[in-house]
Amino acid sequence: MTPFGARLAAAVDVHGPLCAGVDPHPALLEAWGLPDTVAGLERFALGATEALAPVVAALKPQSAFFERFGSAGVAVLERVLATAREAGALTVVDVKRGDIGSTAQGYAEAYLDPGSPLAADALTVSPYLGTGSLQPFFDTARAHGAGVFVLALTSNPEAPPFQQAVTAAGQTVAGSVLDHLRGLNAGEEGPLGSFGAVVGATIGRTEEDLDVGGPLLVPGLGAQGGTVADVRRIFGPASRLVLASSSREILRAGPDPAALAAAARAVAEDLAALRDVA
Ligand SMILES: O=C(O)c1cc(=O)[nH]c(=O)n1[C@@H]1O[C@H](COP(=O)(O)O)[C@@H](O)[C@H]1O
Repeated sequence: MTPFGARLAAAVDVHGPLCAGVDPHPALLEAWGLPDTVAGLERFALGATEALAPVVAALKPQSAFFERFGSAGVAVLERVLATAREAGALTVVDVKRGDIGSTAQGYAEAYLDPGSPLAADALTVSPYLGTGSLQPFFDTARAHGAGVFVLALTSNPEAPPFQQAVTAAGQTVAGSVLDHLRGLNAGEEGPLGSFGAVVGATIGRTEEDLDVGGPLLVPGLGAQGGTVADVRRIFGPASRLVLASSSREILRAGPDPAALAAAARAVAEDLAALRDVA
């Protein structure tokens, strides 16, 4: 299997650096005229996936809004992943997992082993148990040509005191995550590694070196107030690695499939200029 980084680079060349979020919020179900039930979830999530998969580099379903409905909701997530795959879009399942190594292996198999019903091309993970605890995710991803996105500088306002705290080694927590990813990607072939960082479009500014040699998943555009100009200012030369993620801003254009696709294309066009950075 071609590594995730190479597959993502090819998809971004075609569609631009946009990952559309599939976040079936209760408020969005209502806005689309759908009930807050499994049937409503299914129509929303599959409708969004079918409309957006052909026009974006990647889709990122937010597991939380599927888990709200228990196993029936998770079954809808499985169908979303399969539908996106059939349409040719890469999938990043947003589950922010992380645990001791042996349990992390279980999560890695659930989301990255192509034989699993929940298999995606990549997932989001949390480094709270230490970057070393994430090794099963990195190994499983390598074995299957998949990718991993590790939270580094998240978009929420509560994050800085925690993620910018200085470790015993004298670097920030976020800096140690970014360094770890740089090391992993250094051993990868091709222009883009498969191990990415999550860095919000809302963080204002950072002194960290954001060039990890792999993709930078950048949420916070649109509904959380981040703009393309913010992304360019925050990321500078690392803007070429950005895969911006937007959920509510695009999904509000639905349920009309043509309107959804047009909204995604408009965001992707705005983002295209980021790739001109040398
Ligand atoms: O990992 C993420 O995608 C993520 C990290 C982060 O720092 N901030 C963040 O908003 N997200 C996710 O990105 C999506 C943002 O949705 P919108 O604000 O509607 O575009 C949600 O699914 C969040 O859970």
